[in-house]
Amino acid sequence: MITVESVSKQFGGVHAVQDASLNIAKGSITGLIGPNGAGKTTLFNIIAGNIAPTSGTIRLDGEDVTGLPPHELFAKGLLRTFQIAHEFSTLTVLENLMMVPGDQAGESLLSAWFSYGEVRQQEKAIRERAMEVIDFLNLTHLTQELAGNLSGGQKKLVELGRTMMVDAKVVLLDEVGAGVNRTLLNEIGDAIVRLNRERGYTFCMIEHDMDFIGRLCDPVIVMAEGSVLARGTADEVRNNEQVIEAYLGRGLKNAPRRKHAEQAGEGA
Ligand SMILES: Nc1ncnc2c1ncn2[C@@H]1O[C@H](COP(=O)(O)OP(=O)(O)OP(=O)(O)O)[C@@H](O)[C@H]1O
Repeated sequence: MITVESVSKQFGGVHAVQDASLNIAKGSITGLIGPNGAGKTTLFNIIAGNIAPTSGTIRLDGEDVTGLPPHELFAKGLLRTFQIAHEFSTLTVLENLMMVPGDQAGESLLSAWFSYGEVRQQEKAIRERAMEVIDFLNLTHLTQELAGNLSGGQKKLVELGRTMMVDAKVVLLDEVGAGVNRTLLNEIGDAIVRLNRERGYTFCMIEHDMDFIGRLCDPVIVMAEGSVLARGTADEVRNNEQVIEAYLGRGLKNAPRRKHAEQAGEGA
């Protein structure tokens, strides 16, 4: 589905990504892990069209999409969840979802003038879709809540919901586990698995929480120092000597960021 071929990215003298090649298979929930500074975010930014690689190619279903801007990738069904923008925090959950589709007839003054009925019809369809998404994510009780009042984990669910407002094929998830308590993290995990199984979504997620990774992801790809170090099941990479070494000999179990996520979860 997504193929990363020999991608490199340099920032001045820093080789953030070095000759990385990997494959995100259709229908998979692929985990991307690695120690801090391994190049995961940079690679995500390249795949999502936020930055261009210094060299290498990104393919989506065989098509070369290297350097395409995010909105063009969005139109092709490749989405990345981002934190809800500040200005959206004063909108309700329902409104946040309804804002997503970009081709609403109501956006064009002319079409609004000439086909009021069509606009009404389209808004009704979008509202129904948003309500269906809210129901899918078990957020019905928060439909009219302002996004700014949601907890971190609830916001992540709404972000996931926003990808469901368009026909996403592949969704890149950036540390959904960070700062989210266990209960909500399980709910987010359930939603991801259901989207994968029931709606055919492919996911690629950067994550530091190994329990979350172990529960959801197969395969898991490990990056270190800008390159792909290993690929396998969560158990395989957890027991891979090179991977353990890359985490400074402390092993994945004790990877520093996982500890932070757990502490944040316990405190929430
Ligand atoms: N815009 C930038 N300018 C200069 N150096 C950068 C830039 N972005 C990233 N880097 C460097 O590239 C390397 C890889 O960073 P990146 O954020 O991709 O790693 P990461 O695996 O996502 O780390 P983390 O898990 O800590 O988020 C780091 O050494 C980082 O300092």
